[in-house]
Amino acid sequence: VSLATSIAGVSLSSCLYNASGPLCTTAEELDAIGNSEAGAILSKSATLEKRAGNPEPRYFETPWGSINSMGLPNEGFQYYLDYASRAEAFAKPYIMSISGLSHQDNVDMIKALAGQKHIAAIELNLSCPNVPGKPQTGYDFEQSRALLQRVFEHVSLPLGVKLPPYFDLPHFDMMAAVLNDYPLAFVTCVNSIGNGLVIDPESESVVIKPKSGFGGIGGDFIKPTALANVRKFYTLLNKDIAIIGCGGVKSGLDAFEHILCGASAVQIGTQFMREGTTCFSRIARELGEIMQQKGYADITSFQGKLRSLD
Ligand SMILES: CC(C)(C)CCc1c(C(=O)O)[nH]c(=O)[nH]c1=O
Repeated sequence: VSLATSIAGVSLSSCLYNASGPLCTTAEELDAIGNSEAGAILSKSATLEKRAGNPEPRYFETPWGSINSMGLPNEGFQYYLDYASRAEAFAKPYIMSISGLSHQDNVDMIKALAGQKHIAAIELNLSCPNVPGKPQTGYDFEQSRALLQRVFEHVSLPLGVKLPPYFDLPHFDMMAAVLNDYPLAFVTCVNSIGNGLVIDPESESVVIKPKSGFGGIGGDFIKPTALANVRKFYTLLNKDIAIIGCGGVKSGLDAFEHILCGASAVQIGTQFMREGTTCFSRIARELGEIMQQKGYADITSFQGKLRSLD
């Protein structure tokens, strides 16, 4: 069986790779992904300048998932651009995630990426902050349109967006109406579920320091939301916009479910943070076994073929 797939002409040896965020901030971490069975290398969302991020503890794991309020710690845009030539050593695509602190920063970074031949694609993080006090860009449909309008005036590389999870069905329609107006290579569904709260009843305290303990939720807990977002956008978006699944993937079966909902590739975040790079070879093996048992030769044999009960 083959796990190979291609997104906007970018060919991935495996449809499994890392989610932006965990263990992809330094060159050493990115090299470890390059040396693993991950089908691509995706960097931590970059801002123009290097950032220390929020005070620790800013990440915490529970049996059902993770909570984080990292605050965009990263080495800065130029570092991840410079890494691109180093990524050439690995026979897999290098994808840069960007999350500017303003729309202008996003445009400036995208202009600087023009013609960069060692970068396979850009993942624009729409959970990027916008005007303080206003919703994040991904939850402000006019701001999303305004940003994509400016981005597509300057972008030359394949570009996709990382979407926050949506919950109210009209929101899917409203966001799909924006996304379908632009030649996106992909959308990645989903980012963490925002502003959850995990507490320790023994110490009667929150578990992370920033934002009074509020943080993005990842892991097992968010899989139903992630699958719903993958499925909904798969049915609503132009067929030339690939869906990348992200959220609650810790086994081959979880990856199989995302692909059944319509994902062309699957990202692994919380489980990668827990297990390290062995998760890519383990989940790929498990997915291959499931496909073998079911008689599927490749991803497209079952991609998007989720059955309804009517
Ligand atoms: C939440 C933001 C800091 C605005 C963006 C970066 C980010 C972070 C982070 O760096 O805190 N964590 C997530 O789970 N998703 C994200 O997109």
